[in-house]
Amino acid sequence: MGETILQLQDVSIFQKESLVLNKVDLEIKKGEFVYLIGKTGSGKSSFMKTLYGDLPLRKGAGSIVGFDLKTLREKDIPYLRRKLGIVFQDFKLLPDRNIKNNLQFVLKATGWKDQAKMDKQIENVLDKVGMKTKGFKFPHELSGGEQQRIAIARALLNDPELILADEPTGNLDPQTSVEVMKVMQDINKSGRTILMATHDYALILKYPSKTLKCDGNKVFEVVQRAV
Ligand SMILES: Nc1ncnc2c1ncn2[C@@H]1O[C@H](COP(=O)(O)OP(=O)(O)OP(=O)(O)O)[C@@H](O)[C@H]1O
Repeated sequence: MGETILQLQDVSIFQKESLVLNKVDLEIKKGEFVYLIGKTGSGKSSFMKTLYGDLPLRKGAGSIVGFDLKTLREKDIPYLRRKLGIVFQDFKLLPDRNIKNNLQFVLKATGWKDQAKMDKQIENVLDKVGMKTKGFKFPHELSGGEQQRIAIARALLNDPELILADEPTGNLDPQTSVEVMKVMQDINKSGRTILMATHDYALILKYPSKTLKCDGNKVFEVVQRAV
């Protein structure tokens, strides 16, 4: 496999003064699907936040989609986020507008101006998550699984190089989780790199892939065995 999308060298991650993760070394290459597991409080969210510039990198070296995390300035963060697609457990859709306007809001905020191009891109991403007919609905009119598909569509709007998904199935029932996971798999098969934090071991068994574990202030790769 080719290009490195994410590389961390001797990284330590802190929340205030407490050390959450220590001496993290890792590399993710274009096209990989990587899980991040670990029990509550082990540092998965802190790790993700460091990657999208929400938690400054204080120690070690890191680069992500061409940005140097160590020298990242406040004003670089919107540009970094345009090259990342971020998906959260709680969807974070804007409740006061319909799906199309939720997506349009993001496009406008990231510099898109041409209405016809925006319409086309919205249709394109909704199609990718199987929600093409739902653009006129409001978030509260959709199920949890549908809302998460929209959140994934939103993450795809700017054709990101890397998708960071923090417990994307955490609020979904097992069957809906599998449906959302299928969408993630399809997106990965179309060439996008995905890092997904999860607690859901059933999903990992069903869709085995490279797995990193946060435990005891460390991040290490775990080897999966068939069961
Ligand atoms: N904003 C914060 N300020 C101070 N400490 C924090 C903050 N956020 C998290 N922590 C601490 O950092 C550690 C790692 O938390 P983090 O949220 O990264 O874990 P996690 O593995 O994502 O857990 P969960 O699965 O419950 O989301 C915990 O000890 C937590 O209490």
